[in-house]
Amino acid sequence: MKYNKKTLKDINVRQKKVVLRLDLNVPLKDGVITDTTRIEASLKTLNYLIKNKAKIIILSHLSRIKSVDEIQSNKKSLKVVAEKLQEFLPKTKIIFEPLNVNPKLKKFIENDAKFPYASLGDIFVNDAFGTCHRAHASNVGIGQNIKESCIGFLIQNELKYLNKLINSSKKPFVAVLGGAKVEDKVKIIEKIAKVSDYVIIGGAMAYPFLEIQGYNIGQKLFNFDKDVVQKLFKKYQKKLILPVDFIVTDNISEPKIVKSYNFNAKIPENLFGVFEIDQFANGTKKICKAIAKQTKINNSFTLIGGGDSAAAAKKFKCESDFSFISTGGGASIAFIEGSELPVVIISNLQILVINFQII
Ligand SMILES: Nc1ncnc2c1ncn2[C@@H]1O[C@H](COP(=O)(O)OP(=O)(O)O)[C@@H](O)[C@H]1O
Ligand SMILES: O=C(OP(=O)(O)O)[C@H](O)COP(=O)(O)O
Repeated sequence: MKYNKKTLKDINVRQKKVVLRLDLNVPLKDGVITDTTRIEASLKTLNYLIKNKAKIIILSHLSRIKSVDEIQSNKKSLKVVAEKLQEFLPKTKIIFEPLNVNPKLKKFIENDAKFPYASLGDIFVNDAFGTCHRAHASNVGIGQNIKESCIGFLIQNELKYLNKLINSSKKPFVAVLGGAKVEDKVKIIEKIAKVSDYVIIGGAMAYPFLEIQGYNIGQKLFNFDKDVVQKLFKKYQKKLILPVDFIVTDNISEPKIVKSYNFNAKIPENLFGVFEIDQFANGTKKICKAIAKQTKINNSFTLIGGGDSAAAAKKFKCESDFSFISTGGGASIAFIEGSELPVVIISNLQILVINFQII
């Protein structure tokens, strides 16, 4: 990928006001953080800025917010992330500023693309790899409206490993696609299929392919174009590996089978998908372990990416067995299929500000 951005070391950040875009969109369960990979991966840049006595204003999104109330009621507020960050950086004072206290920022949540954040600092550092496939105000617009901008150490590291992956000549190249963000991924599946020898598809990602084969998949997470999926299925039938056993359940947290496709009344043992719930975790665990094992036995380059996928690798205690854990799911897929990441364009997401000062 062409990437001509300056990096952190090309810029003098000493005692400057730095606006730092991070992806602190961590997995949450009942308002509690279940995995800190994205926070920890951001520490290198933060520590460098702190060492250089920069005043840092961190911008991030958290989850997909439907109303400001979700932030104000702390259900999906970065307050919890600020508290966790404070534990990692005990000597630094972290102030959390919710959006509603700053009228300029509140306006932005209502989707004002004019973008006030650039005025918050002298320098913009983008280190939110997980959002690099999005063209948002907070990762792109800001860079166009501020004196100087660069990428941080996290993105630099991601690009290093992803380049290593796509430049590897080792075969077969196997992609495993899962997760819930079907809309994003279905669009690029063809490109992934072109560059891969096999594409294993599970989780909600498999639904479109199961439905076109006549299975009842229950409630859909995303309305897809059946013709497009049908064409993909036909064209890449030899490369696509789809689930043979799956169930439709009425309640995901207390699953009871409504329909089972393995012709058995029990919940199949190796379902691949909602790994956070024990009854569904085994398939994801086995796939995770099988890939990680390839790093050692075949000297394969193995990469797992995404906020939730990284959490799965940690949950199954195989994170250190992968060659690299990427903080971006959609972003790493976009990179692998050859998209130029739009780290230079504008947004509509909610932004919270963590005002971060040196004492
Ligand atoms: N069949 C399914 N139905 C509903 N949710 C699913 C299913 N399969 C996986 N998921 C959920 O998808 C989430 C991960 O999706 P996604 O955000 O696309 O991945 P990542 O964060 O790793 O990029 C997990 O929390 C998982 O529980
Ligand atoms: O979690 C993220 O992406 P991922 O699930 O593809 O890894 C990023 O924070 C982007 O979030 P978004 O997909 O809600 O824009």
